Amino acid sequence: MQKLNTAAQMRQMDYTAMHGKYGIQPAVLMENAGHAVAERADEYIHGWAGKDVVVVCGKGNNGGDGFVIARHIAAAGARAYVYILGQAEEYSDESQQHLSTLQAMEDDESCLLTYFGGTEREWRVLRQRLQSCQVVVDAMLGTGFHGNLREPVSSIVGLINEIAAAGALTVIAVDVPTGVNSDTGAVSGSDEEENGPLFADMTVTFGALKRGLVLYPGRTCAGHVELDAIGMPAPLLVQPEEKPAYLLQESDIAEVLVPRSPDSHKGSHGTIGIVTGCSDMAGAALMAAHGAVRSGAGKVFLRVPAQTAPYCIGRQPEIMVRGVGQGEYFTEADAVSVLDECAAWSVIAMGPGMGRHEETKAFVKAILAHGECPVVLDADALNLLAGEKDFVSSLDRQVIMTPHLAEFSRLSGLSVAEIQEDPFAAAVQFVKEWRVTLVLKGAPTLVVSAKTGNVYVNPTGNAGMACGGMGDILTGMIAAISARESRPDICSAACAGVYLHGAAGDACRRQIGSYGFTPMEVADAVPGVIRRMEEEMAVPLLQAPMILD
Ligand SMILES: NC(=O)C1=CN([C@@H]2O[C@H](COP(=O)(O)OP(=O)(O)OC[C@H]3O[C@@H](n4cnc5c(N)ncnc54)[C@H](OP(=O)(O)O)[C@@H]3O)[C@@H](O)[C@H]2O)[C@H](O)CC1
Ligand SMILES: [K+]
Repeated sequence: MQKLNTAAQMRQMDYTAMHGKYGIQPAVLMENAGHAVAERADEYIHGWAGKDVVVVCGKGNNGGDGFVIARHIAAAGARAYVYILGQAEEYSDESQQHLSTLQAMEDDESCLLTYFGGTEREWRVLRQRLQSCQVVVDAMLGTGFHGNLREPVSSIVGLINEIAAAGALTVIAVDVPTGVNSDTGAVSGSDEEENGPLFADMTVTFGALKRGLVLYPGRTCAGHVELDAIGMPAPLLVQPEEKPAYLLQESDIAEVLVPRSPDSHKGSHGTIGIVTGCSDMAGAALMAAHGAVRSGAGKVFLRVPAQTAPYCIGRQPEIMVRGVGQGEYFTEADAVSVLDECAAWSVIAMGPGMGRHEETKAFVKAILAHGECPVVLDADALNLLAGEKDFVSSLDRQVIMTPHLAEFSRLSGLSVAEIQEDPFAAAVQFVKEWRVTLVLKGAPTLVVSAKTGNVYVNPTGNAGMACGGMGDILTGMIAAISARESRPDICSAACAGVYLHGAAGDACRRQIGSYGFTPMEVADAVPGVIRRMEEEMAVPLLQAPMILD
């Protein structure tokens, strides 16, 4: 798992590295940061030698990194045109140290410094340089950026974006693309007269991934992202921050989806009770059940209102369908017959296509109030439980809630805009109050642990999955994974379900097209993704090949 740090957490990490027991000199960290960019970008652009490069250095330490980069790329055979936006005395000690080294090189043709004052001539020359150079290094703003871009940075960003869009200028961002908020992924230029953020081909970031590099729209500005430790002491790279957040990685998921025991049987892999649907939304119920089947459930029972059953029975032989009660939707009286059998179930999932009848709310609460297996709640089950925080938080069972933004807004009482301002904070606060594991679906999806409050960001999935039914499939997937033989903890099951669901959608995007593939096709792609993961991760297959002769 990759730590996802805020700017404040990075400053704390820096402080501990420099002023705590490790005592690393600030100028050394800056040297390592600049060297990391030079080295990694060298590979990306296929060598600095012979290239003309513009390096734009802001007034802070991001700019200081730029001074180091200029020195290294000049040594690698590039010609560096260094534009300095601050006055020498404005810089931090470590930046000044690297600037004076650069100044000492000035008589060397490989490194030309310009203290940019924004005169007409300087703008003209900068434009010409950018048009004739092959690479530009964005060392203007990093984790110190806030608000909207101010001049001259704003116009320089606009100029770089304009020239890069028109031709062969490769943009390398230092730590964070200028104009991207490293905590939230929000970008500058919200009002039209402001220039937007810089769009990079590559970003080299330091110490830990920044949240803004994996959250939209900031994520779209970063291009190919590489993380460099810059010589930080190993404990600092891994120790959990306060209110930690992580980017899920395939290796984390492989630990959850361990291969089956060779002597396992269908009972080993869980009995999933999908209790959902109503007469005008039988499809959602079937898709949730199919998601469970495709994710390796041992047995899948689908319980729908009696009048919905004819539309579900026999549609998929693997799914055992029974009609409940008499009506088109669940009523409180129907709960008894489901409670009689769900004691034998490993997990229950409710919500897809369930409808929002008041009677159905009583049914959902009756099912939740009895029994102890984990429950996955999605869609209408969530809408029905809006305002029921005390009831849900008092349940003595594990609950996973999987709202999209609008459902989360109804549940939390926050507006969509308030949520989007800081999704991490909104999600963590919700989990504290409701005492559930939360899957906040979106781009990207966040999973928040009920136990620890840790936030896990899912990197998989794509816009082709933005259609009805994808959430129904995910509900069944999470239910099946939480009931696996390895009995993962509920948060790991949710993370694995979300990761797999997105990875299956990415497989559909590659094999079918950028959109137009169906939720059922995503479910059908799940076994193939698991197989690829087992092969790539070389996940040790538990069963030795049976050699019988
Ligand atoms: N361990 C590490 O990660 C290391 C990171 N390094 C680099 O340090 C930067 C963070 O440096 P910092 O000086 O804190 O901040 P920045 O350089 O990113 O930016 C500060 C300057 O930016 C100006 N600013 C802020 N907002 C705006 C805006 N909207 N428009 C224009 N200018 C803006 C700000 O000016 P103020 O007047 O607002 O103060 C500052 O001048 C990190 O990203 C890494 O690159 C270390 O080098 C090594 C260790
Ligand atoms: K930058």
